[in-house]
Amino acid sequence: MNIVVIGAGALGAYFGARLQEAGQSVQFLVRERRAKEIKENGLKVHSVNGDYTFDHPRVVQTVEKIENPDLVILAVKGYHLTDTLPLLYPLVDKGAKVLPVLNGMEHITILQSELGKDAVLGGAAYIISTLDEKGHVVHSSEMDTLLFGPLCKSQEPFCEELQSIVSTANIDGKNIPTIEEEMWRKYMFITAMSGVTTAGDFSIGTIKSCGATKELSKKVLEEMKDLANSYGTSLTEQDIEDGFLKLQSLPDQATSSMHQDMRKGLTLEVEHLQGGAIRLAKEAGIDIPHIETLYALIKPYEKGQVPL
Ligand SMILES: NC(=O)C1=CN([C@@H]2O[C@H](COP(=O)(O)OP(=O)(O)OC[C@H]3O[C@@H](n4cnc5c(N)ncnc54)[C@H](OP(=O)(O)O)[C@@H]3O)[C@@H](O)[C@H]2O)C=CC1
Ligand SMILES: CC(C)(CO)C(=O)C(=O)O
Repeated sequence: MNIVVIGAGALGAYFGARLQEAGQSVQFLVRERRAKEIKENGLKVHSVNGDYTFDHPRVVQTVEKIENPDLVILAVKGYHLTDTLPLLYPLVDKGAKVLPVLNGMEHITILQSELGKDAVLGGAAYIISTLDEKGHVVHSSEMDTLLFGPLCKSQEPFCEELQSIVSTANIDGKNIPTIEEEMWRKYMFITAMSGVTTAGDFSIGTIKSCGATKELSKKVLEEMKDLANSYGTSLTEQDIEDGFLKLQSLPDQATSSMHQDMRKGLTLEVEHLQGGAIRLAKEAGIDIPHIETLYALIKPYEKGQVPL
C-alpha cells in the first residue's frame, strides 16, 4: 500500500516506521523545519517494542510529487488541522483515503465537509510517544494501538484491506466496525487524562494515589460519557469503569501528550480537546462543569508561555 504520513511527529513517525518495517511504501510529507531535522539527524524510533532506524526515510515537501497514494495517515495536532487541507484535497483527488489519528471529534466533521464523507475514515490511537531533541521517536510503554474503521459503508472493503496490512506490522492495529463510538471512548479518556495531568502538572501516579484527584478524573469521564451519548453513542457506566481502569493500568510516571507538551513549553491542544468538548456540550445543551474548570486552568498555558 502507498502510505503518506502527514505529521511525522511522535505518533505519525512511529506508525509510519512500523508500517515501513512491515514492507509498506511509506512517505512523510513534511514542512521545511522537519525536513531539515530528518536530513541532519536521520529518523529513528526508540521503542520498548523494538527499535527501528530508517535507512533512507522518504521525505517529500510538496504534494505534487506523490503518486498513487492509497492512504494518508493524518497525525498533526488539532491546531494544525486546517493547514493540512491544501495537502489533503489533491491526495484525495488522487484516490487516497484519509485516516486521522488526532484525539478529539470536531476534526471529523471538518474533514468530512471539506473532503467528502467517502474519503474520511475513523481513527484513534493509544500510545505514549514523544520526540527527543534529535526529532527521534521515543515510545516508552508497550501500548501502541491503532484503531481505524469505516464511518460509512463504502469504506468497509478498504478497512478490511488495511486490517490485513496492519496485521503484518509490529503494532496492535484493529479495524473497528463501530469506530465512531470507539473515538468517543478515546475522547472521553483523553479529556480526563490530559485535563487532569496538565492542569495539575503531574503524572498518572499522582492521580492514582490521591482520592480527590481520582474522583475528579471520574467526574470528567462521566461528563464525557453524557456528551458522547448526546451525540448518538451508547456509552455506559462500564465504559467509565474501563476508562478508569485503563488510566490506572498506566505506569506511575506516564503522562498525556498534552502534559508532555506543557513540560516542553509547546503549544497545547486544549482548544481542540477540552475547548471542543465545551462547544459540543453547548450545542447539545448539557453541562460539563469539571471540564470547563480544567479548560480554564490549562488555557493560560496554551501558547507555551509561562503565565505571570
Ligand atoms: N504523542 C502521543 O503519545 C499521542 C498523540 N495523539 C494525538 O496525535 C496527534 C499528533 O500528536 P503528536 O504526534 O504527539 O504530535 P507531534 O507534535 O509530535 O507531531 C505533529 C507533527 O505534525 C507536523 N505538521 C503540522 N502541520 C503540518 C503540515 N501542514 N504539514 C506537514 N506536517 C505538519 C509537525 O511538524 P512541524 O515540526 O513542521 O511543526 C509535527 O512533526 C495529536 O492530535 C495528539 O493528540 C494521540 C495519542 C497519543
Ligand atoms: C493518553 C494517551 C497517551 C493515550 O494514547 C494519549 O492519547 C495522549 O496523551 O495524547
